[in-house]
Amino acid sequence: MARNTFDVDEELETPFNLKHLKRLTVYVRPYKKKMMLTVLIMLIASGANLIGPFIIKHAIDQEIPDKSISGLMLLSGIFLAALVLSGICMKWRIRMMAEIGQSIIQNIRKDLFSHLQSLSFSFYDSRPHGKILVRVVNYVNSLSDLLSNGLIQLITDLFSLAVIFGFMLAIDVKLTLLTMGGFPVLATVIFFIKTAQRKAWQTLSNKQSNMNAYIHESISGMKVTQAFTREQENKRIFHRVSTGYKQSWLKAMYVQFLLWPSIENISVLTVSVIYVFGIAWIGHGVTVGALIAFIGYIWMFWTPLANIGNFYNAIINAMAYLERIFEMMDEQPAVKDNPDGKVLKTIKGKVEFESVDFGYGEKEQVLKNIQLKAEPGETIALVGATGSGKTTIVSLISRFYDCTQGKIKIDGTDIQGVTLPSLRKQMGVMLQDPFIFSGTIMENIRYGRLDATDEEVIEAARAVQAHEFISGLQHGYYTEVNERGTRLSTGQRQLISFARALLADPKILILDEATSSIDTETELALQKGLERLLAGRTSFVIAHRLSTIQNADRILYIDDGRIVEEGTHEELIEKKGWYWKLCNAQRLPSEAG
Ligand SMILES: Nc1ncnc2c1ncn2[C@@H]1O[C@H](COP(=O)(O)OP(=O)(O)OP(=O)(O)O)[C@@H](O)[C@H]1O
Repeated sequence: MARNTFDVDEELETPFNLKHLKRLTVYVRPYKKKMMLTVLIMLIASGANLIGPFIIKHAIDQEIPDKSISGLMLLSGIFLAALVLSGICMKWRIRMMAEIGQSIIQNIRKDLFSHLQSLSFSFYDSRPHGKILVRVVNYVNSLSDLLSNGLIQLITDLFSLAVIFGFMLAIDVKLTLLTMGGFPVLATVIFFIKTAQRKAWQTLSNKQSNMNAYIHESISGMKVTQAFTREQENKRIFHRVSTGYKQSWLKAMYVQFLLWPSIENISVLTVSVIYVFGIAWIGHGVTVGALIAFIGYIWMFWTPLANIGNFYNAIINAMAYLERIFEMMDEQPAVKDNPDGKVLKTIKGKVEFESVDFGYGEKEQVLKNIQLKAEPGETIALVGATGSGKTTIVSLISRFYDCTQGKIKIDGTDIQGVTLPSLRKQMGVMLQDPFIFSGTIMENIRYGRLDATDEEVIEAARAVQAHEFISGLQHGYYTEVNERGTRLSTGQRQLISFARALLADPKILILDEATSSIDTETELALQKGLERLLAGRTSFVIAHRLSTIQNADRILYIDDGRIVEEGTHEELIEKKGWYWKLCNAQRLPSEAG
């Protein structure tokens, strides 16, 4: 399941089945009444349209031979009224369809978005975000026409076909039977085109997804691209990706447009045959007016048929999108609430790891037999080499991932047995990547506790030494920042997300490299405030800069997914083991003497 690159086509995990179409009706059902009303109006419109050839027949065969001007005037009047009625109905239909189509799309997108929010970290680890985006935006859009216009058009066309067929039968049975001879030819053509079309649209949706993923990745990494002058190489890659998209588009269009000319050709052929036989039969039960009206109906007959063919096309194309939309909706969160999970009551903050093993994939084991006990209010520091497993350990406490073996308990309760919101609400997590959302600084700090007052926000900012720099900004706390906080320095972003974690007033605080980009002076000031802030909270602090964790109650040294050393700063220095070596390595040459 190699998904995590822009140039690997996604594989569908479940083949398409008709249940997907059925499932779609859930979204259509709320608009049933409006749709039925529109169908009714469409039926009136198509009835009004279809009366035309019949009026012509009547005019040619009766009113003209009778030289009845008043009769002809009356027929013209009816004809005109029918056209006006049809025009009004069409206008109504366009308005209704736009409204229904967009409402359905909005509902599908709403469900997708809320489902996305329930999916675990592992889902986002394994997919380029551009590929997720394309499903929520483009694929859902492409269903719009099918769901609104397509369905109504189908019903109207079926009705038109029945009415036309009735008119044709009423005019001449023999000519009608002759016309139906085109059907088997059409069915054969559709059968052959169908499979090729489905495949072509699946490839197209893959290539579209790949292109989107590459564009998304390129925009996110634009600064690195420019810093390393990779523009030419990226242009080359983009050309390759977009050529793949273009080619698959052309192929899909080529296959799709095979159907329409086929229907056209069959209809022209049928009309020719009817002319030949019709003219031969004039005087033998067929009148000139009847032949002209009949030909009129044949042209009309193939139009709804072609529309139905197009609807069929649209379904086949939409299947390629539907499969992916429902695949994402069916994706089960790797971490989810236990059906009989209990609400975790207000905790004291005791955290225990009992023989915990964990791996991101099935094969690789990242954490091995982690045993750990943190008493309420204790500060535990985690140190160790890059990639040794520190972030992974703290990620398990919030259940961003579930451990593969062992148990993690908070106040003696297994965290897998409690509801996720009740667990996460009591944690303050500051991730390694301090993400800033678009909006004001005030909104960013308040992100995890919407009911916090402005004063509480400012107090949290003061505590983490962020108040000074925020006050210095043009609009203070109401300064607008961009997504990812591009207008702020990394250290400033860290301070804001630090304040955000604190404002939530958690019993357990997780700080992953919280101060790595903050200057030493601010950090020293922060340390003083921190001691007060960490009091009464169990905290897990990950830091590469050892000066920040020396006062921790306990320091754990992590190596290759194991806790290899544990103790206070003094105890570990005394021990002259891993931690001691790390401290020595961090000493400046002058200090080291
Ligand atoms: N989302 C992920 N999917 C797969 N493997 C991962 C993922 N995150 C981390 N790893 C792997 O797990 C191991 C431990 O990573 P982790 O981030 O816990 O290390 P760390 O000690 O926090 O490192 P650092 O000090 O660089 O932050 C690494 O080998 C890493 O490659």
